[in-house]
Amino acid sequence: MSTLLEVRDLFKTYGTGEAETRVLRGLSLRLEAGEMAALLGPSGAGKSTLLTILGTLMKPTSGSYEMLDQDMISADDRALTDFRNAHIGFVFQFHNLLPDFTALENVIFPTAVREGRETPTARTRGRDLLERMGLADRIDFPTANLSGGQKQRVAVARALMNRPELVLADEPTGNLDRASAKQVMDLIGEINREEGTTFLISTHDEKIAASCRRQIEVADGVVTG
Ligand SMILES: Nc1ncnc2c1ncn2[C@@H]1O[C@H](COP(=O)(O)OP(=O)(O)OP(=O)(O)O)[C@@H](O)[C@H]1O
Repeated sequence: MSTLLEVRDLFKTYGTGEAETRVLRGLSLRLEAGEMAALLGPSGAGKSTLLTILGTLMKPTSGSYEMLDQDMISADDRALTDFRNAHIGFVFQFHNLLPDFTALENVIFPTAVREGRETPTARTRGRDLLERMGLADRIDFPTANLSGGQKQRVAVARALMNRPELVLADEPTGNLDRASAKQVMDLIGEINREEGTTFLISTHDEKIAASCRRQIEVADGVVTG
């Protein structure tokens, strides 16, 4: 196995003075390529903070972060945006789909906007992903008309569109019923096995955590297990 990313001795403090909150306090973590890991810990433990840092959307107060052998701390915003677009996919609980656009448009738009055009290859990849998400008959539906579980599966397809090495998911099944949550997790597992995509999934749900091969516990700002 090869190392996909490694953070060492991460600190993250929000605010100053009275409002200071020290969230990460020397957290270290390594993810190997192809892992499927659950991120666990009590509310406020810093799971979302860690995902935001790993997603290069925010820098830590101090500490090191390397992904694919590149230094994410010294990289400037422009380089990080390019890196993120090429290598990282995001699935959040509130998926930010464009309600008036179809499922397929939502999946291929980010790529099309970045590349300045919509290619037939992108359409094929988008359709294929939506079919694999069990949404073959919803491809051309505006997402406003889809159920919560269906929307979440569109968001998973969108995150996978560019074949990212890493997908960061923040409570991706938090608003779903048991059957929809299982469906989303089954599909994530399938993509992990077939495409070798690494997943890090924050969750409070023990069943979801148990369906991942590795469980990473965060408490008091460090990894405890
Ligand atoms: N932008 C911010 N400014 C100030 N404090 C923040 C900010 N973001 C998060 N925090 C605080 O940092 C702590 C960790 O928050 P975080 O969202 O990372 O936890 P979490 O483990 O994801 O929690 P949950 O399981 O409830 O989603 C919390 O105490 C939170 O209030």
